[in-house]
Amino acid sequence: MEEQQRSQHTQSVEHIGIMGGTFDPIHNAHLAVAEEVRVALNLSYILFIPTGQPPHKRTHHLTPAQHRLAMVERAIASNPFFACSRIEVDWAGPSYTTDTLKRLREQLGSRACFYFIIGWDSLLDLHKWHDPEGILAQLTALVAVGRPGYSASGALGNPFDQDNLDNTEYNTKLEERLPGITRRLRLVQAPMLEISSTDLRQRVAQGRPIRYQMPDAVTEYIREHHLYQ
Ligand SMILES: Nc1ncnc2c1ncn2[C@@H]1O[C@H](COP(=O)(O)OP(=O)(O)OP(=O)(O)O)[C@@H](O)[C@H]1O
Ligand SMILES: O=C(O)c1ccc[n+]([C@@H]2O[C@H](COP(=O)([O-])O)[C@@H](O)[C@H]2O)c1
Repeated sequence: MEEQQRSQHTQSVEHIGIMGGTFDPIHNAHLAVAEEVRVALNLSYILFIPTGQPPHKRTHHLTPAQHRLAMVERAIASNPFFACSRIEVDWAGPSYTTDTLKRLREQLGSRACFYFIIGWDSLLDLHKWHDPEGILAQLTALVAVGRPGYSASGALGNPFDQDNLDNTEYNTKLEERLPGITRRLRLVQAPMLEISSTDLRQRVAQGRPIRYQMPDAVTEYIREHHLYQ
């Protein structure tokens, strides 16, 4: 009986990949990275969390949250291992990741393990985020993926460029910025797709194609709602 209970307990642990982003708009690199991480780490599912008020993009013009959320919902609809959360969109204040993780824990309970997925570009700024130590403490892993264009020009370089994810030189430099980070960090080699939301917004404004860089349902949504014109 005890064994059975233990096995039920083990089975109910959920390993949840968290893909936070402004998603203005969501694109195929977000989706490909999320799927790669899900399979590589054998996660239960990926939770996409569009930001409400991104704390670091206050001066940017931002598409209203309901549109960014709707585009995420359309983009992930065909993948049963992808879900979307309104947790940040429904929150009145700035979307601090440390607070989002606390609220997610209240919603999902103690058996949820969180794996926060982050592009190498964002990882390099993590030490400047609100309460970065608190973020690390709430995660089972911080999962970094490479992003084309963020390489030797940056202060740290980019381990994904060299296909050598075990290079300890990066660990030392990352630890100097944020002590304790390497204990939580997992690097996953995901497809390197040179797609960015900034470029896609500019493409729409200039009448250039965006098809094949995002799911058709998102392209159609952008057209129907006259976004980014
Ligand atoms: N092409 C990409 N490859 C790997 N990771 C990416 C890529 N694009 C975005 N990400 C990661 O996805 C997360 C959410 O990104 P975000 O929604 O800001 O998209 P973006 O393309 O960077 O947008 P913008 O150009 O508006 O800054 C971040 O962790 C970011 O590093
Ligand atoms: O909590 C913070 O201080 C913080 C600062 C910058 C970014 N973030 C989160 O990082 C994720 C990716 O952000 P972005 O700008 O690449 O869309 C998204 O979930 C943001 O809410 C969080």
